Amino acid sequence: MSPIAIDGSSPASNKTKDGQALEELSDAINEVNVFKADMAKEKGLYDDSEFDKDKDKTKFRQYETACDRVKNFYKEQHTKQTVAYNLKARNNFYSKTRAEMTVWEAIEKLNTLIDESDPDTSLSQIEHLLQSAEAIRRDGKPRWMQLIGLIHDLGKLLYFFDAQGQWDVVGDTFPVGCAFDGRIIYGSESFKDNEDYGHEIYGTKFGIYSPGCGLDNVMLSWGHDEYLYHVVKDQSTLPAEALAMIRYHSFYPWHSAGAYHELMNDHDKGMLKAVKAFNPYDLYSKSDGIPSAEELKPYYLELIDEFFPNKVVKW
Ligand SMILES: O[C@H]1[C@H](O)[C@@H](O)[C@H](O)[C@@H](O)[C@H]1O
Ligand SMILES: [Fe+2]
Ligand SMILES: [Fe+2]
Repeated sequence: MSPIAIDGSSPASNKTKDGQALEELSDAINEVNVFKADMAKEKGLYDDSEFDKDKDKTKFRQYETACDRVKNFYKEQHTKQTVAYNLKARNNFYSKTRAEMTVWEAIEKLNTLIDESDPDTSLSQIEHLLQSAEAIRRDGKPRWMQLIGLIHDLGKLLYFFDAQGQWDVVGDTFPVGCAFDGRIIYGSESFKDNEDYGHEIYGTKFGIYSPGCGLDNVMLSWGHDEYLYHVVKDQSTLPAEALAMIRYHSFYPWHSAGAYHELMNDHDKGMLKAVKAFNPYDLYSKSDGIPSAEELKPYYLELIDEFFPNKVVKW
């Protein structure tokens, strides 16, 4: 580009060349401005969610009137999620890589799973994931959060690897190693056949934990949240809030019923806010229309690439 005088004028002989350069410069400035305007449209994580304004929230998570499939599921889960089982499941997790595939391949693989614990949807998982992601996107929330909508239930892949059934894959989560709180679905009575129920240590309020020890030190019942959290934390560039949304999204007794708060440290308080911001998109999008995976695929493939530097993920 030719020199431009301090007052913006240029020597007459170079007029055309400089004129063209100025035009290019002003195009570039315009582009930056359009980009800035787009960024400004992106809302903050904690801005109001619009999409669930008209939803009748009393229609969701009605466990007392749920069908036997759901009730039987929780009876089995509450009986079998013990400290011993949880230690074994974690050991097993660290001992091997189960599969190598891209995030989109994982989403497609999940397509055949119908979640027995869920009273609110009988759609396939790919549909549920796209409903959540699209609700977050429509509300103009951050791109990383849209991606969490898309992947938060991918841990259900466990079902196709070494799960013992659905009881160690889906459903709400709760800590093991301390007393089961009455705010867990179906209450603490639901655990009376669990070998840790009434245990001399695991059956006490804090059990193997201490007040304020922080949820990073708490063993949450093994399932899709814990599994995916471990997979994603080392293989993506997603922020701490995103990882918390994955790890705690099924921890309803904590994020929605207010149980186990005495185990939290200061960091967890921030994470609780993030998980609460995510929850409506997971739960209330279940009554939205069914999205078309084929149409949405290009958009989400790009989004996945943004946060997963290695295309192929170790599962
Ligand atoms: O039934 C549902 C379903 O399994 C979800 O994926 C899980 O996050 C919920 O907590 C649970 O209640
Ligand atoms: Fe989930
Ligand atoms: Fe979900």
